[in-house]
Amino acid sequence: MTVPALAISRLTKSFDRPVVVDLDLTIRAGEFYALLGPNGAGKTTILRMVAGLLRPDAGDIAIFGIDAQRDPVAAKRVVAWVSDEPMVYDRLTPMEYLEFVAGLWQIDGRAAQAKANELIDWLGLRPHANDLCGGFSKGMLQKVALAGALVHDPQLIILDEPLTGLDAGSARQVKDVLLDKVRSGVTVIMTTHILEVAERMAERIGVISQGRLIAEGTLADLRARIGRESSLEDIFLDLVAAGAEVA
Ligand SMILES: Nc1ncnc2c1ncn2[C@@H]1O[C@H](COP(=O)(O)OP(=O)(O)OP(=O)(O)O)[C@@H](O)[C@H]1O
Repeated sequence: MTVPALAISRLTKSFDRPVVVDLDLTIRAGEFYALLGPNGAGKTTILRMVAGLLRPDAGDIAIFGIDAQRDPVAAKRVVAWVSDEPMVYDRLTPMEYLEFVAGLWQIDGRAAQAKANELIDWLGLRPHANDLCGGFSKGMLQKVALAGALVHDPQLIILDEPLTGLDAGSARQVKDVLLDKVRSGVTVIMTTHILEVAERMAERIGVISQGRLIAEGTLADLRARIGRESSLEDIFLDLVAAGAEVA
């Protein structure tokens, strides 16, 4: 059996109340997986723990078989994290930022430049490649941050609401880049509130409610569970309402 891209078991995290509760989640290598759930369900908290930005209270996270808590550096080498609040240096241009990130990954000058150029073209940043990021719109910053996250050729890309605030053209570019990545064997996990995006792009969808995985599967699986032909929106609302009754 091939090693999963992500294997989470019994993951638990509380702040002032339980936010992630005994969560098991397995994502296959090469899969495009969408994580849905109402506001405050715990999606970002789960992904921040996977990305090594937040320490779990309990549970295990294995990324391509690497124990993310025991060997965080090795895990981070294969993961990219793209937050919904892009952090890019205002005083750098996209080209400078990408070369800087490449330097952090110890990619040397010429290779760093080639990688930066490749990502700039791929994400349609060429017209602004030498402008300071400080003047960019949220959508532009989101694309620069995504480019930065791809510099080290990660095998697992984790994105929190990557399409929020993007206009139709930028959203299409980001979606195309992600689909290209999946076609080349990379695994993508993303949260989204845009159900149409999950419906069209994801192979499997996981629904989180109150820190628990309350349903998971292809769209057809989720429809079968609800027992009628419905849109993802109807399925989602039904599942979350049922989850709330059980909790
Ligand atoms: N650092 C923190 N300290 C205290 N509470 C936190 C912290 N981070 C998250 N929370 C709380 O944990 C709960 C889950 O938040 P989280 O951001 O994981 O939800 P989400 O499913 O990503 O929501 P959304 O769809 O709104 O982004 C929320 O009630 C949030 O206020």
